[in-house]
Amino acid sequence: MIRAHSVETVRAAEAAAMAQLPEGELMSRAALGLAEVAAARLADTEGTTVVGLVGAGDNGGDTLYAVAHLAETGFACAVVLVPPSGRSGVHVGGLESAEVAGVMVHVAADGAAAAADVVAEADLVLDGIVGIGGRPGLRPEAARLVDAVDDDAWVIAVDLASGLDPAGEEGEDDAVWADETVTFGTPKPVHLLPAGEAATGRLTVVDIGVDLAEAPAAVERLTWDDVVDLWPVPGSGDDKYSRGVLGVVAGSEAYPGAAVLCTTSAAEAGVGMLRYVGTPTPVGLVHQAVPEAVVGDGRVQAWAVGPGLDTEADDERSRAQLEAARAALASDLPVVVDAGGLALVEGRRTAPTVLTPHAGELARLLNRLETRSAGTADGNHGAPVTSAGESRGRRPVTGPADGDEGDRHEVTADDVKGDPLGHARRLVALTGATVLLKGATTLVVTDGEPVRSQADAPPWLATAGAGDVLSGVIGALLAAGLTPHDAASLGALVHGVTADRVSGGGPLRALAVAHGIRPTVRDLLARGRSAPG
Ligand SMILES: NC(=O)C1=CN([C@@H]2O[C@H](COP(=O)(O)OP(=O)(O)OC[C@H]3O[C@@H](n4cnc5c(N)ncnc54)[C@H](O)[C@@H]3O)[C@@H](O)[C@H]2O)[C@@H](O)CC1
Ligand SMILES: Nc1ncnc2c1ncn2[C@@H]1O[C@H](COP(=O)(O)OP(=O)(O)O)[C@@H](O)[C@H]1O
Ligand SMILES: [K+]
Repeated sequence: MIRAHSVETVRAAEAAAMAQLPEGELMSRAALGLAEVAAARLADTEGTTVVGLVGAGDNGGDTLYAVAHLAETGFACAVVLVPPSGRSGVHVGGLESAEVAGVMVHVAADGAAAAADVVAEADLVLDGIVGIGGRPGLRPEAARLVDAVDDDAWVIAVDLASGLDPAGEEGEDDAVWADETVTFGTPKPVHLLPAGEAATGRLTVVDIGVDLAEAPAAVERLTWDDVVDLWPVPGSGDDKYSRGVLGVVAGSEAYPGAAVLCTTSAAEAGVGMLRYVGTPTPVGLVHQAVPEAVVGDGRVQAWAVGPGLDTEADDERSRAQLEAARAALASDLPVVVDAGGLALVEGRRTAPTVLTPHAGELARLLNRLETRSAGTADGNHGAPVTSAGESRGRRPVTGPADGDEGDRHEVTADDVKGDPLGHARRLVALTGATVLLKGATTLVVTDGEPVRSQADAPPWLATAGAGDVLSGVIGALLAAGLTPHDAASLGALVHGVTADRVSGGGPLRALAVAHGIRPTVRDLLARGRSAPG
């Protein structure tokens, strides 16, 4: 598991470590680790010239000492001091060290064009403008220097790409776009969250001797090694019922294929038994594709509700299927709810629940539930309203009939994409459920747990039916007794890794992903069993 810690946790741990160490020791370790990574990248790319962009804080200090090391190693090195006050604004010891090592020192404020020319020459750029003390965005003088970086240069962000929000909550377009980030001690939330992940590039963690093993993580990411610990492996005493029965209410006359995708992936994930509830066309398809599935309602340990469900259909068989979906939601069993099933969610369930919307579905769900919650005077739906207007860029909509809700805003899919974590948290607050928000980086948010963030899939997975496959895997894991948080994040990991294998760099089909689940789980389990320790 990769664990990222908040800025406050990092500062507390660093302060504790510094109290035991000579002054400057942590920065010295950080700078040495950074210089080693930079030297390795220069060797890989046959680069010879280095420029450090140096801001006013300790991030600039790390950069100055690292550039000094690189100059001593024989690289042609320069730094550009970004603070408006020039030399007087930067880390004194670091600047002295760089000058002693023969590093050329330029002050951005003295000659913007000259400084930009120096930057444009560099094979490797160290971005030391700001680190964990930075506010989102770049000042114009810093932005001009960043713009001057050659497209072929290797850009290493020191600790984090300057301009990003270290907490990863606020998105920011005006930031350094790094090929690699060298961070110290532990990843920070921004490295793993959608707001910062793309600008972070490759993430390299340098050990500076700060102990965060016991510190609470703000964001976690499951890795391949976690599969062997979390995946439900049957024992000799198990039978199909003890392993977990999953009920699937999915597919419809309009979208029959979703039933096949969802049941296939649940079967591939190794569920003990499958029950399927649907209308005649998907029932026929499921019979053929997943002969082990039992058609009809019955006792189950968990439900997967919603893929391909047609909530508008009004014939007798469809009404019966929708009734089964509502009964599953009203039950005290774990449920994963996707696609059409999300339209049936009315607020809080007391049993374990995973909601798996994409951005558009999350926006619709928030609008519906927040309107309902705000319009319910006695709060019967049990869903607290999160503070209206807390998210950026929300458009006002007309309030309910009594007209006292004029400050509520309609959430759009773009709003959700602009602040995925904030909107996922809003749905968690409204429903108490685990919310899995799909995307290139999939977020799993549960009240009281560190956010899980999985980015295992190639963009080829953005294809119709891929979400139906994910529901089947998560359903199988819920039926086996995993918590919603583990089932959702482990499901996302295995789904993404499978997509990557199946794609092999080319197009993939959702059904191929479903059929890839079984060999992927087998290989991940075998890998975990053979790993040392
Ligand atoms: N705390 C520690 O023990 C260690 C810290 N280290 C380094 O220290 C960094 C944190 O240092 P600081 O707390 O000094 O903070 P930063 O170096 O991140 O920057 C703070 C300074 O930048 C200015 N600033 C903030 N946002 C800005 C923006 N958007 N544009 C321009 N200027 C901006 C602030 O006014 C302040 O002067 C870490 O990221 C890491 O690189 C490492 O040396 C390892 C040890
Ligand atoms: N750019 C991307 N890179 C990687 N995975 C993606 C990307 N965009 C979407 N995905 C993944 O593809 C799947 C799409 O699911 P969904 O939108 O529900 O499709 P459908 O409803 O057609 O089944 C999700 O697992 C999502 O996380
Ligand atoms: K930086």
